[in-house]
Amino acid sequence: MATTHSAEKEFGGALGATCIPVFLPLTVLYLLSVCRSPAASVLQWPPPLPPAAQLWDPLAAVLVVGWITLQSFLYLLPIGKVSEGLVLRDGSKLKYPINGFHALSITAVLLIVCLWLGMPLGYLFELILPLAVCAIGVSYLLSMYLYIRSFWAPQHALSLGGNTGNPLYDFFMGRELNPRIGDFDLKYFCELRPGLIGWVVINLGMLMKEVELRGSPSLAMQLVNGFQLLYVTDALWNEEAVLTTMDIVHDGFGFMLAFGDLAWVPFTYGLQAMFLVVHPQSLSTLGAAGIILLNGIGYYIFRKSNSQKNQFRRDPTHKSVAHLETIATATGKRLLVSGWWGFVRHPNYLGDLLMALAWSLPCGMSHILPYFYVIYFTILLIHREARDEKHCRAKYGLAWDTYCRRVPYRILPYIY
Ligand SMILES: NC(=O)C1=CN([C@@H]2O[C@H](COP(=O)(O)OP(=O)(O)OC[C@H]3O[C@@H](n4cnc5c(N)ncnc54)[C@H](OP(=O)(O)O)[C@@H]3O)[C@@H](O)[C@H]2O)C=CC1
Ligand SMILES: CC(C)=CCC[C@@H](C)[C@H]1CC=C2C3=C(CC[C@@]21C)[C@@]1(C)CC[C@H](O)C(C)(C)[C@@H]1CC3
Repeated sequence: MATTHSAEKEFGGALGATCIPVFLPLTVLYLLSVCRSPAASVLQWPPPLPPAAQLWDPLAAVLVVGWITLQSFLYLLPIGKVSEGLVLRDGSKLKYPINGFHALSITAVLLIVCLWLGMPLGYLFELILPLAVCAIGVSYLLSMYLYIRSFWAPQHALSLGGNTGNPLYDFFMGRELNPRIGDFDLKYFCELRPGLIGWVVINLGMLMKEVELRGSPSLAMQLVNGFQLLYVTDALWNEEAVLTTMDIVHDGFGFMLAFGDLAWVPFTYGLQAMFLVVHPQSLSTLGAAGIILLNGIGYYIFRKSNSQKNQFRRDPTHKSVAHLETIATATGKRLLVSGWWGFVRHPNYLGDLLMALAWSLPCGMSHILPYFYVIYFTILLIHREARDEKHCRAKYGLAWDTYCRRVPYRILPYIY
């Protein structure tokens, strides 16, 4: 099978794949500019766009290239265990280093040393637009490289969804499933390392900027930094679980993921911290306690449900999952219908969304901008749920319909 021309196209098909790579990078720059402006209003007209000269700084290029090089070096360190991914179409399994948490810890030590040596981390606030421009540039270059090299990949190594023959669509979705340079897995590396760790480093930069401006970090800033650091640490601590996600198993590596991982995540997921630098908020102890509780509940649901499914998929006879009720499917795999996965069909999304809300609340109610993440994330997860449902229906057929009847709500009980 050379191409999958007949495959149903996602993300608005060829038109979506042409517009999104232009629209989303501009959205990143727009959001960052509005966030730093005193009004921080998305309704401002004309929008507070920076002059072109403010978009480029050679220091930003050095930092972005240096950062990706450092994270690549940490990825290659022979520490931590090596795990196998799921079985590929040719029957083989790839090996992946599980040393993301080590990379985060070493990065943290390096940052402490840099701060101790007097490095002005708060300067990231001034440099944020050129940094974002460079990260967008790198994601474009990487996607072009990925597209070109995919023509040398064997058929079984191509993704089913990104191999339609339409160059723009395939560039966007990604033709090759697991592009590697030797043992270096480009998709797996980008998914968890430079962008995700970069996000919390930028957050810390915003905290340091606040210290420069006001003498100490505000409670709101501490909460945003703490919550998002917990999220990133959790992702790297449970790195192995990423090997079974849709992105690694199903999606090709193209512009969508390259840009998402390298530019979208680090420069939009932490908008709240940047907002707080320019728009300080006072937060009562009671308010903070309520927000911490919300984040705690969200995290608990997110972690427990993800771990339950991962454990069940790895070893269904394990004592923590063996008692759960399941239904059989024609593929031989079973579906959980009790426990977290009997509560709603995507309990992990519910927990993630509660956390997203908790990250925005410290920014108060006066502006919509710090709520960008929770709004975007709701749309992303509803769309992702629909994509996953389509895959599962195709994979499990009648058993999936039975599961949907047994567990009628997708994300939010009695509502959706
Ligand atoms: N912060 C961010 O930007 C993002 C975060 N996420 C988070 O990543 C995490 C992973 O999400 P994602 O990869 O979308 O998908 P999920 O972890 O929800 O996995 C979906 C898969 O789980 C399996 N499954 C579904 N229902 C059952 C069941 N009842 N019993 C057993 N297995 C079942 C199916 O695969 P199979 O049967 O083949 O095993 C299905 O394809 C989530 O917590 C999500 O919130 C996701 C996207 C972006
Ligand atoms: C708008 C746009 C370009 C979207 C691309 C989507 C990507 C940003 C997301 C797709 C799936 C993701 C995951 C995470 C980050 C965002 C992307 C790349 C994730 C690494 C975040 C941390 C979580 O704990 C996770 C490991 C479960 C998660 C995996 C999916």
